[in-house]
Amino acid sequence: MDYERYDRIRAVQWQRDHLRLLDQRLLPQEERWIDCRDAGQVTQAIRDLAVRGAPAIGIAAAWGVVLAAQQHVSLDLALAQLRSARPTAVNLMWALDRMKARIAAGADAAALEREAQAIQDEDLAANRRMGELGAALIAPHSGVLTHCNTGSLATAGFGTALGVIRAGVAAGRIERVFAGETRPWQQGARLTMYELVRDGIPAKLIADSAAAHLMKSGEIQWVIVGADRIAANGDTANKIGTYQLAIAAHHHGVKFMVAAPSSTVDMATATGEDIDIELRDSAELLSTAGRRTVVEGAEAWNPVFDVTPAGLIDAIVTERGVIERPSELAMQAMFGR
Ligand SMILES: CSC[C@@H](O)[C@@H](O)C(=O)COP(=O)(O)O
Repeated sequence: MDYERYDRIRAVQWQRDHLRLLDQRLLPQEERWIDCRDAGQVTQAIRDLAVRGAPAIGIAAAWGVVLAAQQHVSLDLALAQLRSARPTAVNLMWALDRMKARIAAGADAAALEREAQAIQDEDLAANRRMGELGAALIAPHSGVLTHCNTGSLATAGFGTALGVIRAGVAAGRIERVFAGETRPWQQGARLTMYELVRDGIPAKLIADSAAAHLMKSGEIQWVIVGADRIAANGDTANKIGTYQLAIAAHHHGVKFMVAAPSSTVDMATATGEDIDIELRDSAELLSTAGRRTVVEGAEAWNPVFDVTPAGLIDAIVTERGVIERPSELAMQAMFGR
């Protein structure tokens, strides 16, 4: 696999005394970098979606802890602040727990810097492994649909679901790629299409509402998505709209794959019912690109994740291996209790 050809974006860049983030609110129109100089600025960047995607926010948060350690400010405060930035993606809590354990073991700023770097490096390696494992499940000449953005922008690099797609295209197994626009924040339209075009991977954007029609056409054999939290029974929280894709895929005999690193697996959460679903400002729905598009006085409900039941998932792919038709037993066998 030619990683140089398919994966050149690094959206989270540590600069020794500050964290540089590619501002995902502005893409694809503008490639602007922001510099976070303390844990508070990292928290704000996560909350405002300047950095987003479950693995990427975990990595950014780990660097936020390093900044706090370098500046000799309260680490407990920094950990609590960063943890509160967003509720659903467990990678955030997982990365902070890892940093907290190092702090408890007496790590200084330099040791914490090594830990954050390890979290980042391990994520890239996990994504590459998931790419191989996921692509191997896909028959030659297949078409796929993905949702949200799960690529280099959402991770340390290469991506989860988009990594599987990159590997599948490189291996000649995937011939058609479709991306749903992912209303309201348009991660698919703005970010996934940006990555695919940069890679030179032919892909077509669809309106979210075109997904069932696409499945009926026979053009796609797999829906491939990432995850923000996978519960102990395999129920999976991911970007809003994923659940309805899984239902439509089931109806049409299209297979459904979840690709996520083991840092997204939360064995302490029994089922999807127990996952906290982030509700964001209704302004994200009532406006487009900062311009109000809905009549003044209208209200909106804006949950940004939903839960796909394990029963609708054909395969969960992590760097540890593939679980086909996930169950609590199979999850326990791979991830422990
Ligand atoms: C590797 S990314 C997997 C998920 O984090 C992704 O699909 C997603 O839902 C991201 O949501 P976002 O709100 O953009 O952070």
